[in-house]
Amino acid sequence: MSETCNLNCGSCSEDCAERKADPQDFREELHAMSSVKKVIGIVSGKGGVGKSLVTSLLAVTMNRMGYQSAILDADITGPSIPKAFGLKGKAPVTEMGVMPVTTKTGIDVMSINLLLEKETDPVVWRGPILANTVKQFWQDVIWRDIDYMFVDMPPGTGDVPLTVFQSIALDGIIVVTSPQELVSMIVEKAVKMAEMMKVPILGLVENMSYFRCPDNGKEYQIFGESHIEEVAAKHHLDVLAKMPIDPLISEHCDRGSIEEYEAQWLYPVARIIE
Ligand SMILES: Nc1ncnc2c1ncn2[C@@H]1O[C@H](COP(=O)(O)OP(=O)(O)OP(=O)(O)O)[C@@H](O)[C@H]1O
Repeated sequence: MSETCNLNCGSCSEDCAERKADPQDFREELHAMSSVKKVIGIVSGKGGVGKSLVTSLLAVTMNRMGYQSAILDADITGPSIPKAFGLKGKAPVTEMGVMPVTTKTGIDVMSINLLLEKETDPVVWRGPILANTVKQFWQDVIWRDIDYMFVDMPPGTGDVPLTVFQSIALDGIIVVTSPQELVSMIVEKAVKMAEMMKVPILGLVENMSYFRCPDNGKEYQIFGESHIEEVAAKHHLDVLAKMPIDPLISEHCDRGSIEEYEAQWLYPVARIIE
């Protein structure tokens, strides 16, 4: 350490042992015509736990509350957002940039399936190209007057989600888990990643938490006992919602009518984001 050290590494060029690594800012600029007030990333430890569903329903809930919401589908290899909203058209490409596709109730969406020739074409791209595509969704799409953007993050904590984390200016993240996962490990990884990126975790949402029998009203924990409360307490996080298994959800996702589904559990989450 230099004798004149004032503990402010930003104003000093000495390469001493005490030097704190300068967190580099890799965040990309939005398109000049875009305006997005708040960006929330939805993450999960693995695929299939309902990350895209929670992303879709949060955008729907915010939209119902009178906000202009948007979804950036960063899950390039498993883009399920357009199907849930029944979006078939292609995103218009203009000289100024790419326009998102708007759903029936007015949510702006960008997803790789809105650009591919055939939505059934598999995306077999390597990590850097996947990450670059997401950057383009952020930079080259014209996101007009968006109050809340929800980013359906690539699953896991590998190279692609890390790059997405670094390039998009997230205001917070929500971690989606399901009871049968190794919740403790997944949450720990998400917490570490969020700390590295200096993005606050807003809380946890447990999906497929229970099933309420329509015949007797009893709740059954189909995927086993939930440990979400203990895990959340260990990391000083809140459990924002516990969503049941509801066959109506999959029906709406398959029919492309997710905007008609009333997810009452997500209103408290929406109020935290607000
Ligand atoms: N609570 C639920 N009740 C009934 N079906 C559900 C529920 N949550 C999710 N599903 C169904 O499970 C499937 C997977 O959900 P979803 O696509 O949201 O998962 P994901 O975590 O985003 O997966 P991936 O990362 O692989 O895209 C969907 O078809 C959805 O209809």
